[in-house]
Amino acid sequence: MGGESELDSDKEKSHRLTIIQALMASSLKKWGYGPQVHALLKEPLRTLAVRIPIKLDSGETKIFTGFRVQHNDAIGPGIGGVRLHPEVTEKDVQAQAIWTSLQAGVIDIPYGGASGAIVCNPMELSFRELEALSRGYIRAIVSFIDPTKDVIAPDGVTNTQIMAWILDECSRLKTDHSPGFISGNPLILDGSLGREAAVGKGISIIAKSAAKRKKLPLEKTCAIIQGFGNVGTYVANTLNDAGVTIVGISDGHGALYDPEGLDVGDLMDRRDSFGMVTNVFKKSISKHELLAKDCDLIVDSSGDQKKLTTQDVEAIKASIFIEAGKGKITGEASERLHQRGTCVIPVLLTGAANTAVSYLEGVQKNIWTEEVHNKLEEMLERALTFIVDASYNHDVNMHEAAQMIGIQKLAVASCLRGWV
Ligand SMILES: NC(=O)c1ccc[n+]([C@@H]2O[C@H](COP(=O)([O-])OP(=O)(O)OC[C@H]3O[C@@H](n4cnc5c(N)ncnc54)[C@H](O)[C@@H]3O)[C@@H](O)[C@H]2O)c1
Repeated sequence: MGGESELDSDKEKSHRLTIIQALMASSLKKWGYGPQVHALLKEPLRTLAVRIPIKLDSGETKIFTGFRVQHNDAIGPGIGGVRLHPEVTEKDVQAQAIWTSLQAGVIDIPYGGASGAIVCNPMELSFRELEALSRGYIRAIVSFIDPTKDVIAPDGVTNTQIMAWILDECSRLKTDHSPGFISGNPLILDGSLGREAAVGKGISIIAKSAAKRKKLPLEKTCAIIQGFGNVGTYVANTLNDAGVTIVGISDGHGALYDPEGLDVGDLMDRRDSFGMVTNVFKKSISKHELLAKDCDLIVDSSGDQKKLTTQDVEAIKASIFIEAGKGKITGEASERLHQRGTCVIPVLLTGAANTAVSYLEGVQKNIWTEEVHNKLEEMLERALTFIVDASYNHDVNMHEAAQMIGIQKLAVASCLRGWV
């Protein structure tokens, strides 16, 4: 029994919610806030758990669990995704809602973080069952959401079809057409252009901006892209078009490096049905070997959950490292790279591009085209400036600086409102 509770306590300590709460405590302390502000902000203001009975195709009724969490509305309504996953828990959703608050703070939008989930394996559901579940979820939480309280965005496998069902069910229940609080809609239902590529586009914008700060002309910049999936191929293509030489790429199998530059288009064409390309080449190397190669810029957009090893960190020669996926780099690794003069772009900023596009879709009056990308560029460049300034002024690394910027306005607004 003792062993089990020790395991539980270890699990508790390593849970994302506990980690985010600890990061928040440290950021608030750096801004000079006392423990009461942390006590308020470390937990969401509202957590709703719902049961959703659905008639399966077999005729059986199955009861699913759903959640919607609103972290803090001191600045404005919540905004955040709905995740469909068989193992998602209430704490996971709370952690994500707080994380989205930090993202909203980083890109400076008048929203707080929210998040939702349905505990299910969408792969095991038929199209009709998935529709029934999406509609059932929204019926269960409808009194909890509103354009002035909570904007629902897509996340993971919540594609535009699911968002359209959610929008339709909401319009029926609320008897008005108010797409502003469902984002990620199909274009014809007031959706936004630019959503699919938001993260890749965001990373490309940030990469160019960081190169400019390092006084690296794009035509003389060499980049390595870890992970050659949706995000990685988009970034490789966009940077290549802007004049950057892509000297390395990697996928789940291995990596390729050519100091003269790789042919990105050719590599994309040669990917197999699993999205893999490095297995086609005899001269492929390991992901770790690739990280040690000469280059100016590394984008880590690999789809695995692995963090950089200590050896990777020591071997990196790039002066810019962009974290595109969650948890690619530990706090210690970020600090070490920072001490060595590497500009580390944290995932809190790169992932915020999705939240930014949801916000832009929510406030738009008409369907935008490239305007979304221009606004995104403006928001991300300004956010990067804030983070770089905070890093310099407070003598902290870029991860710590992003967390400080992410929480600052929420703390100020909560104090001004007299909540603490
Ligand atoms: N923050 C956000 O909003 C957001 C949005 C989209 C994607 N992402 C993140 O970006 C990353 C990439 O997303 P995606 O949509 O391109 O995924 P994807 O599945 O399309 O591509 C992942 C790529 O990584 C490769 N890969 C897997 N293991 C690897 C390894 N050990 N080394 C190198 N490459 C490896 C795969 O072969 C594939 O090429 C993920 O970490 C994802 O979480 C974040």
